[in-house]
Amino acid sequence: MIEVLQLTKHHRNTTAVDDVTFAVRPGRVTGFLGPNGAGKSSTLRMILGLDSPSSGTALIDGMRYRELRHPLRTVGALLDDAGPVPERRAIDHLRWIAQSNRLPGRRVAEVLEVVGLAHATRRRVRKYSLGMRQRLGIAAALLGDPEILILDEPVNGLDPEGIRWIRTFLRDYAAAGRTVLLSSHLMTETADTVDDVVVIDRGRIVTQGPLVEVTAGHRSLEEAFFALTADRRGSER
Ligand SMILES: Nc1ncnc2c1ncn2[C@@H]1O[C@H](COP(=O)(O)OP(=O)(O)OP(=O)(O)O)[C@@H](O)[C@H]1O
Repeated sequence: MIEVLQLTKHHRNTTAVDDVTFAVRPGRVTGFLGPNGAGKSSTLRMILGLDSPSSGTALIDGMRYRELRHPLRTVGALLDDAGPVPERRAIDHLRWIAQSNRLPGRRVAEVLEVVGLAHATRRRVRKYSLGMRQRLGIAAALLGDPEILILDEPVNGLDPEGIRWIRTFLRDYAAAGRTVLLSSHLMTETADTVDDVVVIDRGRIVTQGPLVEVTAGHRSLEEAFFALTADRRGSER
């Protein structure tokens, strides 16, 4: 369970995240959705202890990330900007993470199998396609066999096959009773993957709840988003 409570983040003159509160429940895939610059990455970085909030808290199983006794066994993360060294072989990248976090070495082969990269473990990461890199990032997130997965824009730049693979993978992960939070600015591509949505725009939560409830009365999630933000956009013209 992830709980975000009145989280706010100021960067100099910008308020990236403004009094954001939501919960992410186990057994469901939750989409954290909003346009570019809405505040998604800033929120995820605070949940993962990479940035400090200006105010408010983010809790994972009731604790701040930095208080977790076994962080990688509790929560696995794929962030937009954290990539492996391109010259490194995929298997060495994962071995290094496993060793430095005292995770069993056998997990490396296991996660490479799970993400469908068992055939390319000795290839250098620079020779990987974007889809393969995303899979490798997910493999790294899975090393600690965590109950919670947090993925920042996992379908960005993927082809339909890659999007389909991630969709199936995340749905199965949640179906096993685990917690999945993924961010995306692609509402249409993400709508088929998620059970719950938290929609953010310019730092503030616009709506949240089960997808079926949020989209009720609208033709799509995207339409619901534009209808819900029309007032704010209109008042700024
Ligand atoms: N370190 C920083 N310093 C200054 N401003 C920042 C910083 N990080 C984020 N911002 C600003 O905060 C706002 C929210 O950015 P954030 O990256 O969280 O949005 P996002 O929803 O993840 O968007 P994207 O999908 O484009 O990454 C933006 O206006 C961004 O320019």
